Amino acid sequence: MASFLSDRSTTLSSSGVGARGCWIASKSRPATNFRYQLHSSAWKATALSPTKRIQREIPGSYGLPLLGSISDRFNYFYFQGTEEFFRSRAEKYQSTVFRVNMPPGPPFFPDPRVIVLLDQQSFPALFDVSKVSKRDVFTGTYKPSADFNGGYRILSYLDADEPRHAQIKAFCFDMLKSRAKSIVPGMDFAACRCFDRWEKELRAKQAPELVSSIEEICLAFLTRALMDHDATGASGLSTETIKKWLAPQIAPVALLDAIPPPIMELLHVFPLPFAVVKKDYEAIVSYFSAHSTALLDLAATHGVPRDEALHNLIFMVCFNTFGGLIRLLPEVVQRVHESGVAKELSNEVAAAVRDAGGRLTARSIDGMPLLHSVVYECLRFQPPVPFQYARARQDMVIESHKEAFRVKKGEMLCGFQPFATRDGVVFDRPNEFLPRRFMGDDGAKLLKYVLWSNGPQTENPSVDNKHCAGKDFIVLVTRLFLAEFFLRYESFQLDGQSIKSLSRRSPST
Ligand code: HEM
Ligand SMILES: CCCCC[C@@H](/C=C/C=C\CCCCCCCC(=O)O)OO
Repeated sequence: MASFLSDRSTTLSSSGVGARGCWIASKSRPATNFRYQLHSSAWKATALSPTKRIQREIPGSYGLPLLGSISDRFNYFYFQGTEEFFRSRAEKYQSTVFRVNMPPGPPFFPDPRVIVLLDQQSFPALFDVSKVSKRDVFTGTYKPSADFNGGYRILSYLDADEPRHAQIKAFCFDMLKSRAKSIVPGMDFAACRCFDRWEKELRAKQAPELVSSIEEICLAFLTRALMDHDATGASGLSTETIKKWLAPQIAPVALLDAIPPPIMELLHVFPLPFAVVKKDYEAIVSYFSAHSTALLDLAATHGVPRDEALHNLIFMVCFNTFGGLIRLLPEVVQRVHESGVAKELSNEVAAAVRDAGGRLTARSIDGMPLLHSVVYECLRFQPPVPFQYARARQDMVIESHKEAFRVKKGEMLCGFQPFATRDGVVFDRPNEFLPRRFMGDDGAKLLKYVLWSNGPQTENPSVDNKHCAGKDFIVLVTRLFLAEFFLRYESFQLDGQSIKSLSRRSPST
């Protein structure tokens, strides 16, 4: 039988953008030599089979009450890092399902015990809302105080069976639909303005900074596209204000670059009070109150009271969308740079736009198969949100590729996604970034294993599930961002987090 951990030597020599730049990305995302893969393709014969026998209890241990969680947390963040943390345990237990403590920890975050899921067979258990509850598990084993959200339990924290869930999610879908026509012009405005600035800076022998530029693009794009206003202008809102509000909400599970470990450890056991960002949130509320009348009217048609809708809207735009995009887009730029597909992408974008009459539209994007594949491969290779949590509603059975395990009602499941999306049973050369992986009929068959949105890429979010409401929006926006870039440039050079050079396409090509 093939070794459980075999075939994990193929690595892409790359560096994770998150590890070096964006504050919000954690150092726990490994910078080089990704080895997330646990299974080789030799497992294909036995894996994904319908039923297996329950032969043993779920392996792993939580250790002594306080000490076990401290030891696991230190290994997760500092001594081993996330990849080795999970990989070494999977090897020790010979299982992709096992028990361990996840951050944050006691005394102020009381229960860190989870059952980890690391393969494509077990991971979808997290999506079956008939068997698992997603109530208050959006950020993990803890939930930030509702003070960060105007006192409301926001949509992302609601279980699918809570009545408000369907109302607010329907509002979210409707908002995206009602603003569909503004998405392309919104990105065009924000991206082109930024590209003009980059060129000016390069002419002045300065090196434009990638991550902060992308943050600026995202905020300008989102507020233009959704509210017909540019928050990055005067009387607006700064990206720093939004990031300050986001930080304490994810600090319990993140490794923030700028913070020394002893202080960070405090954040992993003690929630920062809302008071530290109260002023920032007030600025955000004031901005959205002034610019979201039409969207709040729309929310009212779904039965969502205005004030609750306002705080949900802020969360959708600033946490879900802005927070997600500023993790995703720098990573995308880095991957495209390293994989050497810039010129081909640029040719593909230019040809499709020419064929569609010379304008970049949502429809012209359809004729860009390499671009589509590259975006999916980015989302597979480094899912922007690495973990998803869910609590068993009832006693249930979870299958890994080789075994079945009994899970008790109330136990917490934690899927660590990069292992599942680098599962060698379903993906060839899973640790390599292959720009063409999702092209053609065979590529399309792999999309069901792309899980970044808390569900398979081939399925749709609905008011009855917990699949990300922005799934299609994010894929479109990422394509649009790249298409804008490659319509103007045919190649680029990065120097760490800075843009070293940009070469424009000649207008005739
Ligand atoms: C790169 C960007 C994004 C990423 C990586 C992302 C990822 C996710 C993930 C992993 C979840 C599931 C969390 C859980 O385990 O419960 C989720 C849920 C959610 N996302 Fe996103 N998302 C992104 C953008 C968006 C956008 C653009 C919107 C809407 C405008 C959005 C709205 C939501 C909502 C409302 C939920 C909760 C769904 C529900 O309650 O049924 N997200 N997202
Ligand atoms: C700031 C992150 C924004 C993502 C928005 C997206 C989904 C969020 C889901 C859960 C929030 C978890 C926060 C991620 C912390 C990552 C820490 C790490 O890397 O180890 O919204 O739908």
